[in-house]
Amino acid sequence: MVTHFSRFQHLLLQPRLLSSHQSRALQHPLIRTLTVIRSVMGSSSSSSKLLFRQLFEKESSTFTYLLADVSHPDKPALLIDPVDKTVDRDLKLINELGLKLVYAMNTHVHADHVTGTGLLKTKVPGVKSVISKASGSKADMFLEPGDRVSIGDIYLEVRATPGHTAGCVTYVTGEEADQPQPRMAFTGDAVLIRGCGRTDFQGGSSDQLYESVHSQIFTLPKDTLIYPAHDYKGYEVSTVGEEMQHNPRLTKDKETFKSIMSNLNLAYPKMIDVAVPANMVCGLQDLPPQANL
Ligand SMILES: N[C@@H](CCC(=O)N[C@@H](CSS)C(=O)NCC(=O)O)C(=O)O
Ligand SMILES: [Fe+2]
Repeated sequence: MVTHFSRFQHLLLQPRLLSSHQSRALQHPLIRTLTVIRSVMGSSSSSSKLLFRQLFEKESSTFTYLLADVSHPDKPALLIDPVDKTVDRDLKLINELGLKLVYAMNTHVHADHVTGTGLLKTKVPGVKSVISKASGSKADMFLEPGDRVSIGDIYLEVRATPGHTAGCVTYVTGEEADQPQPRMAFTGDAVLIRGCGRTDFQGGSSDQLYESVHSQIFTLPKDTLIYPAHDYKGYEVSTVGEEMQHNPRLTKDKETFKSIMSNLNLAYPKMIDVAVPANMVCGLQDLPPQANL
């Protein structure tokens, strides 16, 4: 029986490369059993490592993401796009779960809310603020395309996705089998679910955003989960394949996309004049540790 399986075993290691003939071969009941065993093993080895929470700040409709490697003795954790107003909620959760916050990261210099990274640094000694070098913002760590940010055995890879702002990046979980599967892409405001970030300030460019999304995000496996920085429509998560098929802006050709983006006629974010200068110094970057705020 083992010999019988061995003809197909390589298919189980490369599930995204299947032809229709190979897919049919995997429908054999014995093969299906093996597939299930592999996926159970795969999910227990990868997802049991990762603790993941999606958190929401309702005034700015911002998502904050908490990721931790709970298989590591320290349970190291990071936050993506924390908001100043919800820092205490986030820290309560981190403490309740016994995690050690290591990184407070941003996908870009936000225009609609003040980042929580500065406050987090004052409340949790040792936390490092992280942003792209291209953002021009102040922080403890500056990222460039291809860099990796690790917590325990889990890592995020940095992809440059400018266009909404000049320094926007997308953080993507690793592709190896020991990393969480399916992959997860934290797209900031580059891709929103069924939408995308505006391109009319902070060095925005619709031409550049289109190129960024098509070269850096839509080239990821179709089952990659999309977790954006905002949602205004009641969505929580999408996939690369779903957005490639149904995104009303990004499915168009580039010229149509540019025309859509130059006719959005959106009001400027209410907090832009406060948020951008504050976020250029990572919120409250220079406050001393554990200041009484
Ligand atoms: N009404 C909000 C701001 C809404 C807004 O402009 N959102 C940005 C992302 S935050 S920089 C955006 O890119 N929106 C795209 C869209 O299609 O809505 C406020 O006043 O704060
Ligand atoms: Fe933004």
